[in-house]
Amino acid sequence: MKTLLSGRKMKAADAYAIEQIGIPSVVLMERAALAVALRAEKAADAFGPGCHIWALCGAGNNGADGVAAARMLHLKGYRTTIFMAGREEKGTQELQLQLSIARRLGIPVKTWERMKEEPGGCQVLLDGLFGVGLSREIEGEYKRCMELAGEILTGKNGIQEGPSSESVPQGTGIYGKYPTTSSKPWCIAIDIPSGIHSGTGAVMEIALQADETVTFGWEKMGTAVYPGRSFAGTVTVADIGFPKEALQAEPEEEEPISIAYACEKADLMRVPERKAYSNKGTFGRVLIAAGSKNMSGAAYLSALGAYRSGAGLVKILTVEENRAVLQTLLPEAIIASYTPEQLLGGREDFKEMIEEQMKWADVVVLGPGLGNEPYVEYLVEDILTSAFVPVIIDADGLNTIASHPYLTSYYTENIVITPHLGEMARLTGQKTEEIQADLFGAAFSYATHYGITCVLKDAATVTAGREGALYINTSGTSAMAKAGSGDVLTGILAGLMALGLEEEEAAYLGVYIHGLAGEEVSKNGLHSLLATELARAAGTVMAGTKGGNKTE
Ligand SMILES: NC(=O)C1=CN([C@@H]2O[C@H](COP(=O)(O)OP(=O)(O)OC[C@H]3O[C@@H](n4cnc5c(N)ncnc54)[C@H](O)[C@@H]3O)[C@@H](O)[C@H]2O)[C@@H](O)CC1
Ligand SMILES: [K+]
Repeated sequence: MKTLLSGRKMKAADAYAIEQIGIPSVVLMERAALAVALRAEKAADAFGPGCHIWALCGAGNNGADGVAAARMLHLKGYRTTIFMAGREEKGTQELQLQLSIARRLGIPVKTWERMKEEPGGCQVLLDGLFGVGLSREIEGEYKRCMELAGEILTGKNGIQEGPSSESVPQGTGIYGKYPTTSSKPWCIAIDIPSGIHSGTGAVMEIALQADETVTFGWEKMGTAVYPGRSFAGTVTVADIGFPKEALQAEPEEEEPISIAYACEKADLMRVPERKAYSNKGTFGRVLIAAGSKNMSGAAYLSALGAYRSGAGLVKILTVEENRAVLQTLLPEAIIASYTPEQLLGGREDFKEMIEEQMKWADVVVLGPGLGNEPYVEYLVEDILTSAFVPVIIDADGLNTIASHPYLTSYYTENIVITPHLGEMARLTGQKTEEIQADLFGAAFSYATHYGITCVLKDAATVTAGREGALYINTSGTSAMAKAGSGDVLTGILAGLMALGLEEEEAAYLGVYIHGLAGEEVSKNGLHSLLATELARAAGTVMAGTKGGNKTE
């Protein structure tokens, strides 16, 4: 698992390394600057001769990193200019030290306004305005500086006259990644794109779009969630010598959200093995309470997801009308059915039937395609009150809870909810934009308030465990923004729980597997993904797990 930190936690780790362990601040900075300079060199070499590198620096240590990197590049023979924003005399000690070294070496140091006049513009821009020290919205002079930098980066101010595309050696970009024409400068963000909040990923009024980010020690939470993630480009984590012990350091102000984790391929090993001496009961029984009249697809996709990710036996509990079609679509599933009249007519009998089903199940999915008829409230209530196994609630299950908030009183630690932003907004009464502005905060608050697991779905899904552990998903593609994708996810989570994983682990790992399955299908293009293919591909991803291909 990868560890990601909030900016405040990073500052605490920084201070711990310097003050408690005794690693001098400038030593860390030298390594940080070197990591940036190495990337800048590659970008500059891709542009070829005549490349002009600018370091745009603020008055803090992020700026000091920029100045130090500019010095290293200058010493290697690259044409380099430093542009300063903010008041140098009020800058950090490190900044003043770095600037005095740069000046003694004859590197031009100018104020940011002079960027407008610089002939030929730049081909590589190091963004060292703000790092993890950014703590409020950007305004005034800094904002004007960033507006100008933004224009330069998008080629709008017309000063880029770098080498023509003919004079740039073709194919010299690393893996062909750098632009081979000079119309726009290549922007390398130092630590984090300036203007992005390092904890939430929010844009603090304005932010600079980077092509790549070189970050130090640990990745920042703000570049793992949107919109920060889309400003960061490719993120490289440079080891600059922080000891692991530095993670013990707590931010000065108490901060509940300071660390998050992200799955990597090695985490697929967490999926339990499939034992040779087994039968369909060994791998858990999944009950899927889903579907409504003329709505059978969601139930089918969830059931398919569950089977493809390891469940031994899947039963779909749905309205009578869906029986024939589901039996045809997925003969492997058991179908149990009810009629809304039966539910409304004899509440006690219906409740007994649900209790029986809950006794049968090892894990329950509640919600896909249930619709919003009045009877759905009773179905949700009966399931929540009689299930003593994990229940994954999605879609109409969540909408029903949102319109009947008393249902939250039946939440237990076995509950996993999988809302998208709209469903989360309905559940919490917040606006979607408020949730979008801080996904970590939204998932954390809901999960810890109710003591449940919350999978908050977005392009970068955040999972919060019932005690507040946070996981950010890094797999997946835009191809997955399709109908049915969420239904498959519920099935995958259920399948993993049926294999024996606990709710929290199944949740973050399932989200990761779902994303990898999306990547697998996207190999055929981003537009054409079907949810059924996603479920199938989940099976392929599962085959790569510890037990997925074992035969003994
Ligand atoms: N030895 C160290 O301390 C190291 C620091 N490093 C760098 O230092 C950075 C952090 O440096 P700093 O803590 O000095 O902070 P920054 O350089 O990120 O920000 C500068 C200062 O701007 C001020 N500020 C915050 N929001 C503002 C706003 N909206 N408008 C105007 N001013 C604002 C704050 O007072 C802040 O200290 C890291 O991101 C990293 O790049 C790295 O060199 C690693 C080692
Ligand atoms: K920066």
